[in-house]
Amino acid sequence: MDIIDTIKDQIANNTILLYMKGSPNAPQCGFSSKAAQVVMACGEKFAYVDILQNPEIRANLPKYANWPTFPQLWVGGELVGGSDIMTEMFEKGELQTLIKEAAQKASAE
Ligand SMILES: N[C@@H](CCC(=O)N[C@@H](CS)C(=O)NCC(=O)O)C(=O)O
Repeated sequence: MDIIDTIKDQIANNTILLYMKGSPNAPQCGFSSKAAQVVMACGEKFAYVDILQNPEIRANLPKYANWPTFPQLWVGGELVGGSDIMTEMFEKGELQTLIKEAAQKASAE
């Protein structure tokens, strides 16, 4: 499968998806660590892709997403943003709402 199709599949098949360096329990970058903490604090199950284990995704996702860096949070097929945006939204309570609503919608489907 083409790498862009793989990325599209991952985004379509995982309602809450974090592209990050390392894993939520063993993040390999401060930005990814913060992002994983914030998503975990929202209390819903989420998927992640370790881009350090997937160099092709690391190379191609920024172009596809039009977002240059990692982490990247995707919810309901849409890019939310990186660590700064996620943290800002979390502090306002917006990320919790977005994630909870997306999880509810997915479980009703
Ligand atoms: N301000 C960004 C910081 C993220 C960032 O600068 N990430 C860098 C270092 S981890 C990155 O992804 N560089 C490209 C790469 O390593 O492929 C955010 O809010 O997420």
